[in-house]
Formats: sequence, C-alpha cells, structure tokens
Amino acid sequence: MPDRYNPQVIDHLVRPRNVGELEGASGTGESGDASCGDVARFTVRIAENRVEGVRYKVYGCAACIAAGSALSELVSDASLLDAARVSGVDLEEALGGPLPAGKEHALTLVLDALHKAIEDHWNREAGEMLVEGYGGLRAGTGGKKTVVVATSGGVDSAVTALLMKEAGYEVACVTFRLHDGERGSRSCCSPDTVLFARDTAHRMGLPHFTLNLKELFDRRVMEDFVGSYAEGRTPNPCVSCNAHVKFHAASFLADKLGFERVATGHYARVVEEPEGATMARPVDEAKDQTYVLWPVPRELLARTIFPLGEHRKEEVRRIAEDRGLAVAYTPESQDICFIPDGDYRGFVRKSVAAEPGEIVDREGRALGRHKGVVDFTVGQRRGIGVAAPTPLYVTEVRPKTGQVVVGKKADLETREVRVGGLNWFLPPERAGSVQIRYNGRPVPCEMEHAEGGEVVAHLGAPVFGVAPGQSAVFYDGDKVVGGGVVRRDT
Ligand SMILES: Nc1ncnc2c1ncn2[C@@H]1O[C@H](COP(=O)(O)OP(=O)(O)OP(=O)(O)O)[C@@H](O)[C@H]1O
Repeated sequence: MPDRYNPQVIDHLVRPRNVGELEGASGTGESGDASCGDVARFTVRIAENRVEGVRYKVYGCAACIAAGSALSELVSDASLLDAARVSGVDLEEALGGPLPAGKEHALTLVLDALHKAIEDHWNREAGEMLVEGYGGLRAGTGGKKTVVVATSGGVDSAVTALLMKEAGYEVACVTFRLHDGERGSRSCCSPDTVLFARDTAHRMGLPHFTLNLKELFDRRVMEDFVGSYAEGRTPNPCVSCNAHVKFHAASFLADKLGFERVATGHYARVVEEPEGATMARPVDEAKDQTYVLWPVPRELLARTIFPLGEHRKEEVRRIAEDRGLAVAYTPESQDICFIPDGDYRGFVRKSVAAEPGEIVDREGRALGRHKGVVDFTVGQRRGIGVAAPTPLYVTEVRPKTGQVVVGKKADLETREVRVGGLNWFLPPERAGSVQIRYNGRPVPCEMEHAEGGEVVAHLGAPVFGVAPGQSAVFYDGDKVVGGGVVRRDT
C-alpha cells in the first residue's frame, strides 16, 4: 500500500471534475456523517436509463474528494447499468491504484453516495409503488435473457445471481431496504447489509441497485403481523412479504430496466403445466419454501426463475466457495427478519396495548387470568400459567371478549379447515393434499366450495392446533395447486 497519493489522485484534487449540485436532478444521495468525518453528496439526472448528468460535493479528506471526482467521471454519460456496475476496484484503478493506508473508506463513501442518488431516482419513479405495491403485473416473454435478481446479502441469492450469469443472462441485482432491524441502515462505514450485497454483486461484475421499501413493508407486513396477534390470528410475515413486496418490487425494476425475468434465492421450482406456470417443491426437501410462496400472483410467477430449486443447500455453499464468494460462510437467516432477537411477543407488545383477560375452559369456566391475548396462539402449551393435572393447550383465542380458551390436546384436533384469500395456480379440483404448517406434512384432503369464493378442506387425517391466519397450501403431488389463509370458522 503506498504512503502517498498517486499522480491520478493529485490530478483529481487539482482539477476536480463535476463538482457542485445538478439543476433538475432526478436523484440525490448522501453518505457519511460527522462521526465518520467525511460526507459525500451526489446529484444525478437519469433519463432513459442513462446517466445524463452527475455532480458531487465532498466535505472531507483529499482521498474522498479525488474519489468523488473519479467516480463522477466514470459514470458521466454511462448507461445506468454500467454506472451501477462500477466497483471499488474500478474506482481504485481510475485513481491509479490503491489509496494510502487508512484512506480506502473513500471508495465506499463515494460509491454509497452515488448509489443512494440512484436509489432516490427509483424512489421518485416508483411513487405509489413504494406505498401500495406494484400494480403493473405481467408475465415475462422469456425472449430476452435478462433477469433482475433480488439479493439480500446472503449466500442463496448471491449464488442465484451467479447461476443466472453463468446461464448466459444479463443480470442486474437489487437489494430492498425493508426495515430498520436489519444489519445496517447505519452509517456508510458500518458492516451494512446493503453495502455487503452491493460489494458481492460488484465482485461478480454485476450492476447493483437498492430500493427503499420500508413504508410498503411496514404497511403490508409489519402492521399485519402486529394486528394479527391483537386479533387472535397467527400471521406469517414471509407470506405477506411474498404477496405484496419482494416480487412486485423486483418486477417494477425489471420493467423499468426493460428486463424480462426476475429471480430470487427461494428454494422452489417453476414448472409449466397445460394451465400455465405453477410452482413445485424443490430438490432439497429440507429447504422447501413453497409453503410461503403461494401468494405470488400468477402473472409474476410466469416471469420468475428460482434457480436454487434444482440444487441442495450444500451444493449452493460449495458453488459459492468454489467461486470465491465471501458470502459462502454467511449464517442461515433467522425466522422473522425484522425481529433479530426472535422475541416476537415482545415486538408485538411494543405496538399494541395488551388488555388483561380470562383464561377459560371449553365450558366457559374461568381457570385464571392472563395479561393480554397477544401472548397466546392456538396450539401453545408453554406459558399458560394455569396448573392442571394433564398438560393444557390453547385451543382458541377470542380477542373480542379477551378470553383465552384452553383444553386437552385432543381438543386441538381439526378435521376440516375453511380457507379464504385464495390464489390458485392450477384448478382447485387438482388439490389432493393440504399443508397447514411451514414444517408440517401435507395431509390428504377433499375440497368443498364455500360462500365468498372460499373453500372448506375436509382432511383425511387429523391436524392438531390449526390457527386462523396460518397459510393452507394445496398440493397435487409436488406441485402447488394454490393456497390461502385459514379462516376462523368452518
Ligand atoms: N432485503 C432483501 N433484498 C432483496 N432480496 C431479498 C431480501 N430479502 C430476501 N430477499 C430475496 O428473497 C429470497 C429468500 O429470502 P429468505 O429471507 O428466505 O433468505 P435466505 O434463504 O436466507 O436467502 P439469502 O441466503 O439470499 O439471504 C432471497 O434469497 C432473496 O432472493
């Protein structure tokens, strides 16, 4: 590492390019803060996926000023995809080689400011999509080999992007800012998920974009999660995210870039049936995510690729290792991404005022008191707080009266389930079995149509502890016929 600046750095210092603020910018981004000591600000004007104009300002060290200047030069008049592909290594090259020790952060700082400006551009383009979700759903034609890959900074999505690239696709990566609980959203200098995902994309030579979906995620996923507990339902936030957020946002970006397909690192397969695209269980049964993917709209599924559906998790890690991806060793993600400590009751309690109420048996006899229905779900055994000779289970939560009903395990037995909010990939008549838990086994079922477009599934074997709000997913062998949400009463 050199102990002084290269001539290229000095040149950018003496004659900084593109300094200032752009009039009529379509995006503005800032990175760094007073605690880092350096702040970089980029303004960009993007039209028809080209960077028509770029200006930057830096308050900070000489390395940051020179890096800002060099970056602005690299992306000026470039296609948006090329601009989003510029990596720290490219920038270093433009500056004549490595910066002196302790100055490398300049590269990350200015790149982050540029990417935030592009993110701001998308935010302005997206408008309502960032709050309501994307409405322009359509299938890809499958003609052009172009794909937007949703990358989260983990091994699965990184390998997805790599496999798509190796299959001859033109790939653009996108990372969504979903909530503040994720690693990152802090300063540019912290180990941030977005920075990591970007760096991973750049190391594969791929462009990377960021979309801020916090408001959409808050409305469609977190509020639903909290509200469900308050109403005595058992929500699945991954299902709501797949229903409204990830796939829609990836499709929005694909449409803006003129790309045909979208891909994620989910373990599932898309298969063609005479009726159209449907989903099937993946090769790696232990990683099967079809249970949480049922609400993906059919139009979107038709443009979706799940390359990991053909691989086992061990292979995915091996591919990452073989290709030298740093993500090869990232840990498995936790259950609920926005509750990193796993204390979801605590999370819900912060948002809803819990009212105390009665614990009763099936006949309505009071057995004790509780501090709020939000603390209970159907099937729960622990933490009921009532002594009994045989184990007690929560068999029903009644939010209106504040009652929690408890009983024996046998009382949890369910033989029929009413399901609404349905999304079908195949004709409902093809459903031969239904799965009602993420890690549950499918049980044979017969379907009866009910009022309001809902169905009642008559189960061929009893299922214990079915809670309203859970997903019920119908299968024909390993194919997903459709899915919906368990209603309170049959
Ligand atoms: N914040 C995010 N931004 C972009 N894509 C995301 C994000 N979170 C999840 N995804 C996409 O959804 C897929 C499944 O998400 P899940 O939370 O199950 O991650 P995962 O199996 O741990 O995958 P990974 O190893 O890629 O993090 C990811 O592989 C990725 O394609």
